[in-house]
Amino acid sequence: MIEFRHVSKVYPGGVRALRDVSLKINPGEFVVIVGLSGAGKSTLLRCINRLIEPTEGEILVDGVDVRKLKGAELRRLRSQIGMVFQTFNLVKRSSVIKNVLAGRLAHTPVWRGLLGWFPREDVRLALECLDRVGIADKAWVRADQLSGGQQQRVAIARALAQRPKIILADEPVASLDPPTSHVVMSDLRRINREDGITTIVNLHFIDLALAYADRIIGMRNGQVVFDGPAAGVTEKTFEEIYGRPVRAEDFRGGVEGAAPLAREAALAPGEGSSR
Ligand SMILES: Nc1ncnc2c1ncn2[C@@H]1O[C@H](COP(=O)(O)OP(=O)(O)OP(=O)(O)O)[C@@H](O)[C@H]1O
Repeated sequence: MIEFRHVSKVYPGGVRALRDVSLKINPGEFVVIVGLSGAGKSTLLRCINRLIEPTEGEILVDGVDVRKLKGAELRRLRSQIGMVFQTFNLVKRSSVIKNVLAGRLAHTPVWRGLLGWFPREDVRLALECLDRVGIADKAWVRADQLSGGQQQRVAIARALAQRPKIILADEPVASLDPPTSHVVMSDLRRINREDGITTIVNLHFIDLALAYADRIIGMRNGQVVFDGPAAGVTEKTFEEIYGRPVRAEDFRGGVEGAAPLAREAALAPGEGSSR
């Protein structure tokens, strides 16, 4: 269970990125956080593993207030939370398998990690994680030889290799084309279902949120302005979250058989656009 209790974040300079946010996320949930650029989605996500320090409030992960953790305890928390970024954050000159093994570093003695000597079972686990995202055949290729979608799947495999309880994905498909976006979202969703890993994904595409989320949390101006099951969400909900009419660029497209709203947008690109 992840719980935010009255969490606020004010950046140096005075921007209030989170305003009194309270919410609970249950184990195994697949939650998509939506909101326009600047709504506070990244800040919210990164407070959970303390990549960003909240200014006020409590964030409990399985009952432990993460704001109180230091040193080894904080490292332990982070080892339980896999992170996937928009820009993949791979070591591009290293092989795919070495990138995935980096997910084992928190579980490896420092000297072994420095030498790159990972136990055989870690190598087996890394290959298994690559297999689960369909790119085991790329294990020995240099990361920068892969397409963007493949690199993002390496990042998911690295997160999986941590054997995490939680995966945080911050705009994981923002740099990808529509079909690849669906491959990556499907991978995250399948892993969530198969392993019961609590997964929180920041997105700004309406159709992807509707197609993959169990629950949608809408943010605007640092506040949670919507929180409910994806099944009950309509275009009007998004208009309320965004504070403006929905536009064509709010949809990733390339969806078949997904939510009706997503299908409409895919069939009629450009409609409703203010551009
Ligand atoms: N390091 C920082 N210093 C100062 N202000 C920041 C910093 N990081 C984010 N902000 C500001 O905090 C607000 C929330 O940003 P945040 O990145 O959390 O939003 P977001 O919804 O994830 O949007 P985006 O998708 O554009 O990143 C914005 O006004 C942003 O400019």
